[in-house]
Amino acid sequence: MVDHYKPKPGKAAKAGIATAIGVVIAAHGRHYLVQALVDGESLKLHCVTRGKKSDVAVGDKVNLNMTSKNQAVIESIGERRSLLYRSDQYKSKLLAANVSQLFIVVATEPGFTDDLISRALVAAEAAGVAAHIILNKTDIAASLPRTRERLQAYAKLGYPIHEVSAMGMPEQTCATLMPLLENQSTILIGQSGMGKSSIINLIVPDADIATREISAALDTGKHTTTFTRLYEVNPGTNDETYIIDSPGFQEFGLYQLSEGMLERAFREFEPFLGKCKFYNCHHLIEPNCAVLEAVQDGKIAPMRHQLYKQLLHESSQTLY
Ligand SMILES: Nc1nc2c(ncn2[C@@H]2O[C@H](COP(=O)(O)OP(=O)(O)OP(=O)(O)O)[C@@H](O)[C@H]2O)c(=O)[nH]1
Ligand SMILES: [Zn+2]
Repeated sequence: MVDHYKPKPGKAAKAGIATAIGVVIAAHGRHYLVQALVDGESLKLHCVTRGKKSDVAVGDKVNLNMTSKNQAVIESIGERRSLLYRSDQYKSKLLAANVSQLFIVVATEPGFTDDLISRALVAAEAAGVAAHIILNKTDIAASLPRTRERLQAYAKLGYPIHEVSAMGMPEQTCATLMPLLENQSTILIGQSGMGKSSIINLIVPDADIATREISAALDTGKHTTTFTRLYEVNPGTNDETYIIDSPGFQEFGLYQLSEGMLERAFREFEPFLGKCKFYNCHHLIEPNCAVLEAVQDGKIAPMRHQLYKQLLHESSQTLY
């Protein structure tokens, strides 16, 4: 586990205080649960940060100073390969660090919204994280053709769609998903009822036990379903396959995105960027706007341009 991440020995180590490295598996307020290797043993440690800092996210690789057998202080955070934000009123807070791919779980039933799918895709693009769509409940044959058709819009943009049936065909579901997950840190998101928990339970058979351990350790009480948590798929091995379960459909925090980042997060805008009459075109109402022309010509889906306008508006409302 996290063996490629070798922290430099700090003052504490020189002073003889035991140090460890680990990965943050859950966060609750300023309390964190960290899976760490201590003298070759994989332990869950209850950790706090120094002072009022709380910029630690699930998935962070951290340097620890041990304060007791199962407690430690987070001294520093390893370099992040990616960072996703969640929205909290008109502010963005940290959702997860070091994610390498995002799986958006949708289903034949109940219905899902395109707005939320596209918001997740924008968050993934902006963070440099790959995005896949998982279509669950393919056993509900009556709604399958219509759902497939709706997802074509995303397939055309180049997002892979994988069909599974967590309850109907659990073995095939594992066989489809496991190779995609291997050595990746995957965050699963989905609207309520899409089958995200069913999928996680297939991949991480003792997910429920792990969740109970986490809520007991962090004393989250009944808030067990409202926090993000990370599972190691093959604990105790060198393999770094992580699944991150994010509660409900956490709306992604997109307020921190600049206009330039937003337009690039819509991958189908790319051929038209830089081709507008005005070099600083916002692609809203400007004359001779290449993006607006592409919408007119059916090269950009109106619902995607609508969301771009909405996100531009939302990011101008930020209350920092
Ligand atoms: N027919 C069918 N039902 C499924 C399948 N997968 C999950 N379900 C059912 O769909 C319902 C929702 O599944 P969950 O796994 O709880 O969904 P979730 O996305 O975690 O939902 P929340 O817990 O509300 O976030 C349950 O009644 C499951 O039994 C499937 O492949 N086929
Ligand atoms: Zn334009």
